[in-house]
Parts: sequence; C-alpha cells; structure tokens
Amino acid sequence: MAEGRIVVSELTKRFGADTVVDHLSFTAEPGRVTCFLGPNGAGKTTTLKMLLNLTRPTSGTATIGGITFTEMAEPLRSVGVVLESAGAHPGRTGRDHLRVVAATMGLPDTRVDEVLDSVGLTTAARRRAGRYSQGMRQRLGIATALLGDPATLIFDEPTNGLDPAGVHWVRGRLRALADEGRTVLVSSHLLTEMEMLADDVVIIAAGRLVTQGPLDAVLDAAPAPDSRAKPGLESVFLHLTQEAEVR
Ligand SMILES: Nc1ncnc2c1ncn2[C@@H]1O[C@H](COP(=O)(O)OP(=O)(O)OP(=O)(O)O)[C@@H](O)[C@H]1O
Repeated sequence: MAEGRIVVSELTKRFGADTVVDHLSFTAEPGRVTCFLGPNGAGKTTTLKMLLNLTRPTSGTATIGGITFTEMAEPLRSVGVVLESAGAHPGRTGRDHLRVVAATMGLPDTRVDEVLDSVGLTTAARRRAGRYSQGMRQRLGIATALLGDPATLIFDEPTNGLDPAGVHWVRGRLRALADEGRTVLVSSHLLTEMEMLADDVVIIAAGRLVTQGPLDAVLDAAPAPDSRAKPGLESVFLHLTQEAEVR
C-alpha cells in the first residue's frame, strides 16, 4: 500500500489578501496514523480541500501516491474520505446509501455487506439513516470511505460528538486501517484522543507548519513544564501554537 503516501509541498492558499495556508509542507506515510492538528482557523480544512481538489491551491502541490486527486483514474478507489459534513440521505437506509455509492464505483452489493460488517453496522443497515445515532452515522461514513478498499484514508474530526464507546471504536478502527498498511490522515482538535492514536503529528498554526514528526519525538523535543513530568500533547500543542501566533 506504499502508493498511498500523502505529500504536501509548499502548499499555499490565499483568499483575497488573506493567506490561510502558507507554504505548508508535510508528509503522511503508509502504515501510520498521522494526526493533523491546529487551532481553529489554522487552515486544516482548507488544506484537506486542496488535497481532495475541492479548492484549488494558489501555489504548491498536494499529492497522494505521487499524483494529484484530479489525476487519479479512480479517485474513490484510491482515497476514502470522511468529512464532517458528509452524510447519507435521511430517508435512505444505510445499506441503500452504500449500494448507490458502490454502484457508481462499479462495485457489487457483496462489497456493501462486507464493509457494513467491518464497521459493525449489519443489523442497523436496513434502518433509515435519518434515524441513526451520531455513532452510527460515523460508522456509515467510514463504511462509505472503505467501499473502494483505498490505500489512503482522510478523516476530518472523526470522533466529534461520539460517546466514549464510539470514540474507542473509531480509534481502534483507524489503528487497524493503518496496521493494514494504509495511509491514515486525521484532522482533529481533540488532543487527548489524538495522543492515544497518533504515530506521527503535523501541527500547524496560522497556515504554517509548526512541527511534524513521530509523536514521541515531538513530545521529547518540547520543553517540559516542570522537570518531573514529560509534557503531554496538549501542553506541547498549546506551547507551540501560541508561540507561533506571537511571532
Ligand atoms: N472560502 C473562503 N473564503 C475566505 N476565507 C476562507 C474561506 N474558507 C476558509 N477561509 C478562512 O481560512 C482560514 C482557515 O480556515 P480553515 O477552515 O481551513 O481552518 P481550520 O483549521 O479547519 O479551522 P477549524 O479547526 O475551526 O475547522 C479561516 O480564517 C477561514 O475564515
């Protein structure tokens, strides 16, 4: 699955006079969960949109497996995406939603049943998506992203609004997907949860890279708030992003 590597290089986005992503470069590697972190308005969603060709970069490049999203012959089979806003039609059952998406990709209904099973949604699959709990909606989103067996998965705030069991489940699922060799990029604000999940972190503030690297290395490099304890991701994040904003 090495083909799923994400490479963001000198990516820049301006809206009028505002530079919201500023010469940003980072990578997300196959077989690892990379957590993409930054304060509100830092440019995370804009970066993900450029990666997925939902917004055109002002300059720079963002590639997945060496090519841009637009260059992919079968993007839905290469990249699975779970964005916060994405959802099924409320009047459609979960299974029917997946069948419609599968049909556009030329996939059989047997694949729908496989992904339903893999996210634990088989029994709820014949209920209308409009009646799903937040946790079921999140599982359906993940099932949709997995349909084409993509090498790369991109999640925007995957644990927002979930109860502790739901959060635990999503974390386990994302870990398993990375362990299968997939590239997993997760954008989130929830630092404690990300600390339990991340192999690598990419932290941005005001559109610029603040730091990136393996979680342990990022934590080790940070100045300890006191000599007794190793700092956690939250204190490192606050320290680095506040420092970046002051500059
Ligand atoms: N279409 C647009 N036109 C003008 N400004 C925009 C547009 N889209 C985003 N922005 C601005 O770009 C900046 C970055 O927004 P973005 O949504 O990428 O940040 P974010 O890191 O995802 O934030 P959050 O964590 O709050 O979702 C913000 O200041 C936002 O107002």
